[in-house]
Amino acid sequence: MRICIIYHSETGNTRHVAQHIASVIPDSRLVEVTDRAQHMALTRFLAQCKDARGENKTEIEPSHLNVREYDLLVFGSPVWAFKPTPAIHSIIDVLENCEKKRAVAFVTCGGRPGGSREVFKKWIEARGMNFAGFTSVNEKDIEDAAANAELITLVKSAVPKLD
Ligand SMILES: Cc1cc2nc3c(=O)[nH]c(=O)nc-3n(C[C@H](O)[C@H](O)[C@H](O)COP(=O)(O)O)c2cc1C
Repeated sequence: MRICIIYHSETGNTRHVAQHIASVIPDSRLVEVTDRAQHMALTRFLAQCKDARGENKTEIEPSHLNVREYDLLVFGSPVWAFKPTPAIHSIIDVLENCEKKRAVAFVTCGGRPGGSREVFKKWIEARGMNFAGFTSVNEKDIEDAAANAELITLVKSAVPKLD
């Protein structure tokens, strides 16, 4: 396997896009990261925004991931408070053997990805990976052929040997 698609998704949009990538990119593996933080329902939205804004980390499952066998890593996250989520931050932080790998990132959002590209780039480069691109998909467009085509093109272009 050459491509590992690592994503976090609370309500399914990012999972949907990640599964689409996996369905059209040969030789890819999906890894879903879950956030084990327990927030009270009433204050969950505010707590999630606060944690994302602070670029906090959280307890996740899986708690570590060895990516030695992959040529390309694809990270997917929802946008929370204009940033990727604590869960995707956490998995990037605990990746094993990610140094010098190429990595691309995508977010799904309600329409305002804010600083997500820059934050992803910072986290990816902090772990010694090479940031090779970013795209944002509006949650309204997750079924849209053009929006998906842009993302697939990005992933394929990051691995030049794929057709
Ligand atoms: C806590 C929280 C904060 C959010 N903040 C933003 C935001 O800043 N900008 C935006 O465009 N969408 C925002 N959204 C919408 C989500 O990014 C969007 O619905 C995304 O597709 C959800 O992905 P998921 O279904 O994979 O969890 C937010 C949603 C939540 C729950």
